Amino acid sequence: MHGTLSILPLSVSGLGFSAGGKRLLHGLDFELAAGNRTLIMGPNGAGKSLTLRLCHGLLQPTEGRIDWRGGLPDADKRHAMVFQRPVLLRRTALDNLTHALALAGLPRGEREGRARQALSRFGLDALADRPARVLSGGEQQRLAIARAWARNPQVLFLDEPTSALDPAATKSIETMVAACHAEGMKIVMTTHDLGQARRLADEVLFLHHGRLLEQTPAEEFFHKPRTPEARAFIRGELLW
Ligand SMILES: Nc1ncnc2c1ncn2[C@@H]1O[C@H](COP(=O)(O)OP(=O)(O)OP(=O)(O)O)[C@@H](O)[C@H]1O
Repeated sequence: MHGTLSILPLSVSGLGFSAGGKRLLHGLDFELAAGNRTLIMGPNGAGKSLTLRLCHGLLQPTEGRIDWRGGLPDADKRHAMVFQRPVLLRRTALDNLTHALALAGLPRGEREGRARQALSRFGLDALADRPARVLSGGEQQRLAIARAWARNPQVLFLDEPTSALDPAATKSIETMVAACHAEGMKIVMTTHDLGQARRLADEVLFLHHGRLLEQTPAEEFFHKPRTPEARAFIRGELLW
């Protein structure tokens, strides 16, 4: 659970990833600070999801380094990730949360209370006893964010969390992300929805063909992108 020491900044240097004989990410260098919302943008196949998965520790880099501040030993327990399609157990919504809290090492006696607090925090109390797998896509994603929140992470990674959702469900997810940010969580999120990035981003990491072309404050990225590729992306032109 939340400690007093911040695991940020996250320093990424020379990050590369190869698979199947192909280099998919090339020498990424960036630092992620506490507090702001970082949106990772770029066309399909740019390497956004890979970058997020590497930072969260789901994949190991084939080159370079990913260092949480000062190499804090239990930093891995302090970041959580939400996927495009939530992975939920064939159990009730409440059980999905208590199970995640068990894995996170919360003492048994505290799990149900914390799980109910998370559901309540996001207005999801009514879902508690429903089987998670039969919830709507929007409800499942809201549950996945509540589950991540319950662990009180310092950093919340979100990989295209709304790309399978309609506008109303998208809005509720964006509201939840805003709430997490307002509580002090660092948000790192991928999207290729420009409207969403304009609504949420404080800074943008722009990837293209596995390379980091920009790390730019959002205001500047949308009004004065530094690279021709980012200019074309913002104009909605096709990039390949
Ligand atoms: N484990 C893997 N093995 C081989 N290739 C992979 C692997 N994971 C990703 N790729 C390839 O790496 C490239 C980048 O993938 P990634 O999912 O990071 O892109 P993305 O920017 O998130 O794209 P999208 O917007 O389509 O989700 C793609 O060409 C993808 O097919």
